[in-house]
Amino acid sequence: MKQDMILVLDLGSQENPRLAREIRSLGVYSEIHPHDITLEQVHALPNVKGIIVNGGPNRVVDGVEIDVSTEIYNCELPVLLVDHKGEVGWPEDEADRKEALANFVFGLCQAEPNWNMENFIADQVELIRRQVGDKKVLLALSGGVDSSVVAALLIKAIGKQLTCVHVNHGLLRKGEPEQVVKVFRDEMDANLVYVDAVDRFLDKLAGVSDPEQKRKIIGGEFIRVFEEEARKLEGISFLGQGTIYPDIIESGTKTVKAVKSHHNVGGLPEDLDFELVEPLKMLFKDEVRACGKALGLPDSMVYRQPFPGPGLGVRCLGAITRDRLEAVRESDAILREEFAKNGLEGKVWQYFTAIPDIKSVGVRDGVRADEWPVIIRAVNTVDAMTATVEDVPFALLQHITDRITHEVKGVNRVLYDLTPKPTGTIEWE
Ligand SMILES: Nc1ncnc2c1ncn2[C@@H]1O[C@H](COP(=O)(O)OP(=O)(O)OP(=O)(O)O)[C@@H](O)[C@H]1O
Repeated sequence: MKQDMILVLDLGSQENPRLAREIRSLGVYSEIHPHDITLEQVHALPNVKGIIVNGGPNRVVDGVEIDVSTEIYNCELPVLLVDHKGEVGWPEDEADRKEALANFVFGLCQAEPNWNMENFIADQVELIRRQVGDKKVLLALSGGVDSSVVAALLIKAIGKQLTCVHVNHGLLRKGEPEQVVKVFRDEMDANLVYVDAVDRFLDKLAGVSDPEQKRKIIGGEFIRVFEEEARKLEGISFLGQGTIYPDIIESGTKTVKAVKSHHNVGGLPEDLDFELVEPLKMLFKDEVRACGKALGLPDSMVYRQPFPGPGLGVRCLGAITRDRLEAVRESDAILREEFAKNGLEGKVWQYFTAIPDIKSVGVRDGVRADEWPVIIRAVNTVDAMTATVEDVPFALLQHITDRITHEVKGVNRVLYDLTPKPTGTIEWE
């Protein structure tokens, strides 16, 4: 193993992820572990050079103050106790903090700044090979950032022992299923099972207008399709998953009650009892992107804007019809193309089109035509809890309107959504 590591032990500080990131920004790998880790478990982790016990406001769990075991405080490794109540000296000032941290990490712990993507990938390849041996791994590959990077890493580590299953449910953006096939089957020579399940999903969704119901049908059908494919394959022992560090942190630690439990491909029947392979579970999102880039994935995949699980299904508002879904896909492709051409790609956090289930009167070729309106949404956010609307140049909006109303079948109007969050959510459903 190539990377030195500093352990952060969780004594109820909300600052744990920030601290881990600060250590990583010094070039030294860091992981957060629960306060009750044993010394034996610490010794089982590779290349631990030092331990930071990070106290905080949630140090009391169920009325009892928690602490790290004395064997850890007394072990041979350097241990730093950080207490945000101010009892133990820990500078408030950002620059002083960084210096104190660097002194501990490099001075006391003698850690090498050898955390980089190349070493991370080399270590993960070794760990994956060790875990999987000569067995087979199955991965649900959406073409989204997380599962694509896992796929690329697993292909590097175990090649054809991996089978990827990509489900085209008809709700992906224009060109996405084709890109998955091109990148993974054609360029990376992966075992890729491409499932055309478009009719199956759209038939199930026909006439269903309740957003919750739509989401349930899409999620449930996805599990069924994936399960059917898994049963066709022989001798699979492992399931690859694109779990990333924020998923784990959000699922709750011992001092933080679960905020949400995160299961990527949860809901598989118990007899399909796979062991998980989760090589990205210690990476933050930007690190996942860097890993994908280092593995040679195209920028359009690695820097893709966030996309909801149920895909275009929640942007074809109300009951989905094939023609209106196609209009959503085509108008979204035009919007993305124009944003890319005009320097807004990568600047605006999320942008898309939605089409409500209403028509209004218009004129086409001199005759009255009842057609749909396309809604454009373009927002910026830091944490997705609040969002502001992008100030898109008016001339560009007019140009996009012109293209959409002339190139997309069944659309005679374009509206720009001016609503920040709150009161509007980012998505319409
Ligand atoms: N169309 C699909 N085909 C195959 N697998 C899928 C598909 N949609 C979702 N998945 C699987 O379900 C996981 C969770 O999907 P979700 O839409 O919540 O995306 P995510 O957590 O952002 O991950 P990703 O970035 O990989 O899409 C994906 O990582 C992938 O393993």
